Amino acid sequence: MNLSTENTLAQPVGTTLDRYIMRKQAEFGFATGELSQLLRDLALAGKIVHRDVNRAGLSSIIGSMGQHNVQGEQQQRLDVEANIRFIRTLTNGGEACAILSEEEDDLIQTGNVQGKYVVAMDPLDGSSNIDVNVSIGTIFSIYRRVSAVGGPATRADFLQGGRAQVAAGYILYGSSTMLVYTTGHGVAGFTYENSLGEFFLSHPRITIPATGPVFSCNEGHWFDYPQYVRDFLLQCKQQRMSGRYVGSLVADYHRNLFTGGIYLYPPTAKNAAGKLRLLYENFPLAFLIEQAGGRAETGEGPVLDLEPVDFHQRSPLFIGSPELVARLLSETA
Ligand SMILES: O=P(O)(O)OC[C@H]1O[C@](O)(COP(=O)(O)O)[C@@H](O)[C@@H]1O
Ligand SMILES: [Mg+2]
Ligand SMILES: [Mg+2]
Repeated sequence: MNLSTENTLAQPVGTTLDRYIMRKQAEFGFATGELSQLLRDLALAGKIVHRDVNRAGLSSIIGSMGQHNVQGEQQQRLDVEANIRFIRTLTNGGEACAILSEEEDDLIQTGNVQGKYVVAMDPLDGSSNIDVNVSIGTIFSIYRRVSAVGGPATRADFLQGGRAQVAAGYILYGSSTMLVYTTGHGVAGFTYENSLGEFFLSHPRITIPATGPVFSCNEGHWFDYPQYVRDFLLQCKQQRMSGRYVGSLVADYHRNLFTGGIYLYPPTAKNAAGKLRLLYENFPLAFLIEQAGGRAETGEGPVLDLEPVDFHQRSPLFIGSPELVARLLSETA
């Protein structure tokens, strides 16, 4: 029987994430498989959270926990549940020696002292959308530790700077669940196939269009925005661009990655440094966007050049199509 008949009869299911990671690992002669295993562990935790997100309305994991995290934000049950799932999976996986999470004040030493990597994560992004069935996500950033293997991780392992990330990505729990990541060699996207319980390669080389029709920001903060941001947004409207804002960073970012566009979270009266967190929101998304041909800026320079000093520090974020970010920055001049 010839191949095309075979393929018609039994349509190939595609490349699984596992197989893709193995293939990529083989490309890097020095790779030892630990980073590959860590990526697989993140995908496994993502599958579990995908399951829980999908049936959230039927279970007890909706609603608030009635407590606040280190940023003073009300924690949702699913924030805490996702946090536990990722910490447990990464601890059992053995490759991450420590974790920094949005939902925890300080580092979590996993006990995997032989582990060579540390993970900074936003276990559940878009918390305000959890109970209303709007797309939410998980964001992660991976560094090779600088502290001695065999001992506990240190602050320095997490404060190496955005350009020291060895991998970064996100999982989007939307109409379909997708995992998108980079190890510094381009950006690839995988779609989750429920019935087979596998992520399959669906977007081998993601690049962002140079410009696009969309601007995304919370205009409810209009009166708090710096003048240059207001001027830029007025221009977008005069050009009849479309305003799109889901209110989940991962979802807004993911849309703009494919359509072209710009996401803005400027400094506001409430948060002079913006709302979004540098280590587990802005750094990983900036690494991805630069790998996809886009730009990520703070208004005072590239996000990836910012010196991190604190685990939960915030920074402004202007991210997306390079021509739109350049136009925004031209307003600051
Ligand atoms: O309600 P605002 O001010 O528009 O903020 C929305 C932004 O805050 C976030 O929810 C912050 O992330 P968390 O949900 O992980 O805390 C982003 O996902 C989103 O883009
Ligand atoms: Mg977030
Ligand atoms: Mg979060």
